[in-house]
Amino acid sequence: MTAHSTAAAAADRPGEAARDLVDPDGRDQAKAFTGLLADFNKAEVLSAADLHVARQLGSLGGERDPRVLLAVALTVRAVRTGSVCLDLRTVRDSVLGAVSDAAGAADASGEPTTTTDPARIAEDEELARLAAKAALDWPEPADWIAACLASPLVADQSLPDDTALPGDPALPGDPALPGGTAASSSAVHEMPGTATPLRYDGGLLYLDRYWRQERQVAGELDERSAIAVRAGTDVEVLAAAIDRLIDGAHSSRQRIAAAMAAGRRLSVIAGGPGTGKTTTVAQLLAALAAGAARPPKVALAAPTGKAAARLGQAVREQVERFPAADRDRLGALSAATLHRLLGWKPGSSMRFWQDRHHRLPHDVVVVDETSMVSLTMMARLLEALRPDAHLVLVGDPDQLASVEAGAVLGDIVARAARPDRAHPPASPQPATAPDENVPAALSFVQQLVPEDVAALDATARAELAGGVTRLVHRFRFGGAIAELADAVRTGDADRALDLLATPPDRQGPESTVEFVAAEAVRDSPALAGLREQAVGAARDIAAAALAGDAAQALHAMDQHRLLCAHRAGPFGAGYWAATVSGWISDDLRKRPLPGQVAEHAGRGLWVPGRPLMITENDRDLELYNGDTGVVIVDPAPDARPGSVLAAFGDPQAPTLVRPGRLGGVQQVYAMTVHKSQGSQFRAVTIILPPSASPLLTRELLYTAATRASKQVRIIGTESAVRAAISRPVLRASGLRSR
Ligand SMILES: Nc1ncnc2c1ncn2[C@@H]1O[C@H](COP(=O)(O)OP(=O)(O)OP(=O)(O)O)[C@@H](O)[C@H]1O
Repeated sequence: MTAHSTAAAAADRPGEAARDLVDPDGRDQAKAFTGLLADFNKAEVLSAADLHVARQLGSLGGERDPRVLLAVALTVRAVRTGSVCLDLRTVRDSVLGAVSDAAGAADASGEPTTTTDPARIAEDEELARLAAKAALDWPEPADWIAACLASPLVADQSLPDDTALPGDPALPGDPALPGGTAASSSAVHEMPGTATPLRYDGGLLYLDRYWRQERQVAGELDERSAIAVRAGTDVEVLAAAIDRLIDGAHSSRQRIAAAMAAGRRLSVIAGGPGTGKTTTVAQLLAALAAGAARPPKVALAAPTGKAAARLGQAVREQVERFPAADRDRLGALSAATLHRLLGWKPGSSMRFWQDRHHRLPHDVVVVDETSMVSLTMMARLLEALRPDAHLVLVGDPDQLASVEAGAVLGDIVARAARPDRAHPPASPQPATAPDENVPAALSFVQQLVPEDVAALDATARAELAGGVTRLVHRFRFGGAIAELADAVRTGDADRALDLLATPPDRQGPESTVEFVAAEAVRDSPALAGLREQAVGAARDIAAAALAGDAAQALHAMDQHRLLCAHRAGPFGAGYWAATVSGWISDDLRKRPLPGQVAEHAGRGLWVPGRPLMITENDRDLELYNGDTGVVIVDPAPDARPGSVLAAFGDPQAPTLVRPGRLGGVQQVYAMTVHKSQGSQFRAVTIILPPSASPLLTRELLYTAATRASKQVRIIGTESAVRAAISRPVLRASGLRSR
């Protein structure tokens, strides 16, 4: 890859590979730099690619001020690490925040220092890196901002501006970036206000592309917030359908969510695992179908193949429980990935056939696992919806946000509750007397389900006025895991550690949580529990795989998963996958399974029972990066002896693929927490990195713990648990304040 294309790629596709803060491949390229930018590169704040983008833009725009170029490079870095923009006033603190967090957490833990402990050695190395960042010469914010505003590279959006509300320019590349096809010096010089590569807006610095997307998304969210009932809907019939279809105990908020989805073209169903989100989706679709002259044309979608498969399956199971008339009205429902729904254009990662000129035909679009949706994808989805379509976003705003830039679900939820947007009354209104001061959304829902609205507290009413219904009752995944998740979510490290210290046999029958001290990370006696579980699960998978039983092998795959925050290094998924793989090979050598025969030997990846993960999207097969599967013996009666297949997806309807047909695929004895999003396992083991690791955050621990339904085991230090819980992800974005 050339320096030029590296630069463009890093800013344009800030994928997971860029999450590790260091950029070893770019070190040589970065040697060409001197001064402020080079210092930030040496301290591992900026990658070589960040520097190259800054230099390219600087030379296109005639900008030489190192403070401005630093701001440009930090804005590229911000996008690469998940933010939409850069806050020059706080960037120093957010880069350095981990120093004090980590030191504080280490002090609070009172753990003895031992130089032979790999966790502590890695922790010390991480602290040394952070100290180098602290020693950098950060510009003073007021001067820095003034320098940026004086730069030809930056348009000040607080000044009067004749720019029409922009869509993302329909170009295959980014005009703001050197790799974009429209990049040229004239873009900077001749079109001020429309092609300036950076924008300063609301105290935040943006790359033009992300500024446009954020403005577009904010504008479309606002347009969709007015009350709008589908044509042909009889509100009384709809209210009766909600009463009839959603009548169980603890279903009050589900009824509210259904009413909101009917009355607003954008509604959000937010809730943790097992709070009834998918059930609500099925219920609201049935209610909408019953309340309208014509059943709606429905699209179910999710950001990943695995999440789409789970959504489709869960909704179908729920629909099966409805009376025949409701089932018939809904017809066949299946879910697809967002990429497939929008129709991916060949050769382009984020351009789709369905756009503002070719709108989706659906009346109702439901998106599950919305926390994983990036700002760019949300912009594409919103522009492709028909103006009168109803969008229902479903997800858990406390989970890790998308790998790409943006934390859209969290932003939409925070935005909804802003007092200046909704003006909800402070106390509940009488059920039968909708108040003139009650916001329209609330008042519409009140009309349909008055008692349910009357029972809401002030916070829930405020969110509801902004179109968000938060489901709070846990129907599934309760017990110790739910308590741990709550403690993590609310930042209560003491409670989390108390729970983790409670013996599993005193935690109740629903689920258990367990803590293994990190001093023993490589100490086999303390890892005995993990080893036994990993080997046991692998034997079950292999036994089913050898019998050619795809359903059972896929089911066994979901029994246990090892999760890591890092991809590489001593706490990374790579190291742990190799460790677990060694344990399993050792066991199978000593205790071979029936059918485990020589013809499978020497086949590399293609050994029955080998767990697989897709690493490259394959649209034809509908297999997407992060989807997991397993190698099985080909069960066909006429199959050649020793021939195998790869099984993916829903155990009830697996996708079976010949090995040669698969592109990017690897074995998956351990995976990153990011990759595990949208999946659920019976048990998970979480390897925590040292407390100074910038990847260790509250959302990461919450997401990892909530992947399990029955058992969570955390391997790490107490200081790492405290650091994670004390450090919510801070993704810069202007969406919540727009
Ligand atoms: N009102 C209700 N009364 C009783 N059981 C319910 C109710 N709503 C949902 N359930 C049950 O609770 C369980 C969890 O529901 P559901 O799968 O809809 O939750 P979810 O939030 O989508 O979970 P996940 O986090 O797995 O996606 C299911 O078994 C469902 O049948």
